[in-house]
Amino acid sequence: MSDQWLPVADALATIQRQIEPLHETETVALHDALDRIIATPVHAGIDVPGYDNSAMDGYALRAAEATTDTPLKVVGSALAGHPYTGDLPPQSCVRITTGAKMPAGCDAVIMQEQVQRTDSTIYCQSTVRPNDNVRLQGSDIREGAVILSRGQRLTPIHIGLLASLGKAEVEVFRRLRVALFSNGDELVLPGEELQAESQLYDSNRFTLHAMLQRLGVEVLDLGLIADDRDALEHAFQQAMRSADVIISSAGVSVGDADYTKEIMAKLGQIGFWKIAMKPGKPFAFGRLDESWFCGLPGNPVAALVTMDQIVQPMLRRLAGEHSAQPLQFQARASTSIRKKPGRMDFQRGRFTQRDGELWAEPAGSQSSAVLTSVAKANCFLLLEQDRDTIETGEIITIQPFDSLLT
Ligand SMILES: Nc1nc2c(c(=O)[nH]1)N[C@H]1C(S)=C(S)[C@@H](COP(=O)(O)OP(=O)(O)OC[C@H]3O[C@@H](n4cnc5c(N)ncnc54)[C@H](O)[C@@H]3O)O[C@H]1N2
Ligand code: MOO
Repeated sequence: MSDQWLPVADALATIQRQIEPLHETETVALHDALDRIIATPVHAGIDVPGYDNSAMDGYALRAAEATTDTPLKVVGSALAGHPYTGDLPPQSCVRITTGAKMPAGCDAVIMQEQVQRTDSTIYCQSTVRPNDNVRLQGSDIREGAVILSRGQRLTPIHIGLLASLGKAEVEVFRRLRVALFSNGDELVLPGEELQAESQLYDSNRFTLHAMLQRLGVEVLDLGLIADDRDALEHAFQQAMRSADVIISSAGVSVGDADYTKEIMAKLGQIGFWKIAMKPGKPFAFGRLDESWFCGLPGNPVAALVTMDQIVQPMLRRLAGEHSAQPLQFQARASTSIRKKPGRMDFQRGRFTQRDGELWAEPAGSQSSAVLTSVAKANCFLLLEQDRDTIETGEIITIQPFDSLLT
């Protein structure tokens, strides 16, 4: 156990260094593939489009013949799914609809709005160049091209892309299994009667569970565990049997976590850290047999912020996902912002755009017990460790809330 304060970047780097991504894979159907992580690069087995086809409703023709004073005879039609297979004599054209295969001999399409048609003859109203309004075979994707690489998280767009290549299944890493419990004698389950003087509802487990759902991991919810040595040890043993990662909230600050520390020392190697971040200072991290353990602070905002900033990148790496830096922008402080040097602040803020510039300010109370200010916020104000109070108009870094929080 160290009394050192660990800068946020060092905590992140230490965790990333220790974590090895899992390697077990499975094959899933496209409908089950959303948010899964690609395990094997996906190559295109076909060209897309698979054949030259029309981008417009109009007439397929030879561009060289499309002069404004040459009548072109309409010799047939090509519809999507019903190609034209007849001949194309000189000075003729084929009626064509969007997506239909280009008839042999035609090299361009003129939109129907740009022709005059009389019975079975058209007159072009504009000149046409080869390939006008034609989508060429393979112009989107070439057979053999790498479409998705290992470590990509599948979005609705990727799933559409896979379908467009005719792939019904995709090989992904297996889901991470994360065990979750909260700890504290003062906590009561939502839905139950509360003794208002001494109890509060267990909100952390619900916040964290929802965040884990967004990440697409399998959650093993072990519930609310009392401050009792045997109950805690039992919860850890149960979690260690089945989970890649165990996440608990509360019981990691200085005085009140004796059971947790004692049990962890018995079951594995856990370090208790003081991360130089606000909120979220007390944090436990380590190994319990085959599982990783993250002990989050009990204060509701501290639990949420450490989950977002510290645990999220760890879970992503473990699940085989490529790391991606969260989006950050520069904004001007629209009020002065109080801050003490020593810890990096993750203040909950609101940003807006005015006159082409981003402006941001704290969204109410910054107490780590006050969840309502997070509900009003749309970003973190990232105030560097050594920074002091920020004056109105000064530049700060903001990080819009990510998909775990919105
Ligand atoms: N002497 C010191 N005291 C504290 C320090 C310190 O460095 N020295 N750190 C403070 C900070 S910062 C935090 S954060 C908390 C973290 O404490 P724990 O992780 O040990 O958690 P608890 O003390 O059990 O609870 C803190 C707070 O959070 C409420 N809580 C706990 N679990 C839940 C839950 N599941 N849902 C909602 N609310 C929860 C709990 O009732 C307490 O109010 O320690 C400071 N103290
Ligand atoms: O840092 Mo604590 O985590 O202020 O609530």
